[in-house]
Amino acid sequence: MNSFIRLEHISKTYKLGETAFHALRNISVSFESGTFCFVTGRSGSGKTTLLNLIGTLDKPTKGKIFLEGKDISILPDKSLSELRRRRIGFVFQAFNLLNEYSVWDNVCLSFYLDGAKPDRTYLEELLNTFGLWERRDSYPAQLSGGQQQRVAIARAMANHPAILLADEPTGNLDHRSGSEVMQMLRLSRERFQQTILLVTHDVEYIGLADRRIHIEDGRIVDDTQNAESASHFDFDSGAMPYKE
Ligand SMILES: Nc1ncnc2c1ncn2[C@@H]1O[C@H](COP(=O)(O)OP(=O)(O)OP(=O)(O)O)[C@@H](O)[C@H]1O
Repeated sequence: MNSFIRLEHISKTYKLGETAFHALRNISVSFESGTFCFVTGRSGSGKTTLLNLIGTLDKPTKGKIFLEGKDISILPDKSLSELRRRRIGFVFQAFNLLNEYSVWDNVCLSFYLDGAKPDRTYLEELLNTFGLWERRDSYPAQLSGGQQQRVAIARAMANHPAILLADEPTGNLDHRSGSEVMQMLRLSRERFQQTILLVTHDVEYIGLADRRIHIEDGRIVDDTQNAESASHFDFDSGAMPYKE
């Protein structure tokens, strides 16, 4: 099967002295392009490890990972970091914004680091979609937690990544802000068609996902497609739920 992301018999074992932690145990799973998938499971079940391996931040102990048909286990570190920068966006629980930079400059950071010209038309659409265009000259400290996380997501998407990996992006947010961020990710998937894998404990938002995989003790114990997945917004109307 020509899946967008494919894991074949992936195991990850961490060794601490004589003790081995089996974080992932023989996982095989595929994700089609454009899927919005929730990854759930108890603390310590292996969710972050799974995201880190797909994001090429770490390497499996056993097994192969294919991204866009390419076996990443045979790529040298230089190609992996290139792949990471060009094709993968990361969002974490902590927003990790640069406080001395404006919203606009935070979002443009990767262009500045590359010495490249920001794609202004796309970035304007991105910030508009996330309800941040009017706040582009604000600094992170002037924004709410939810707005800061939206900036972090916009920054992660500035390079048009094919894959967005989000590790508990609502973990630091109150209920309302968390809900907005979840719905914004769904909206973003509709507009920009990226594949999103999102680790969360907030199963109340499961209706926004196309699929959910549930991990227990390093194994996928449930894999459910959500045929009814839908936004809470009418995308066709062009409504911008995040305009403030
Ligand atoms: N660098 C490491 N060294 C040793 N053990 C590790 C390391 N990273 C993770 N582990 C262990 O691997 C297992 C899975 O960890 P992981 O962070 O993937 O879980 P998680 O499901 O994301 O947990 P949480 O919901 O608490 O973030 C845990 O037992 C953890 O202690």
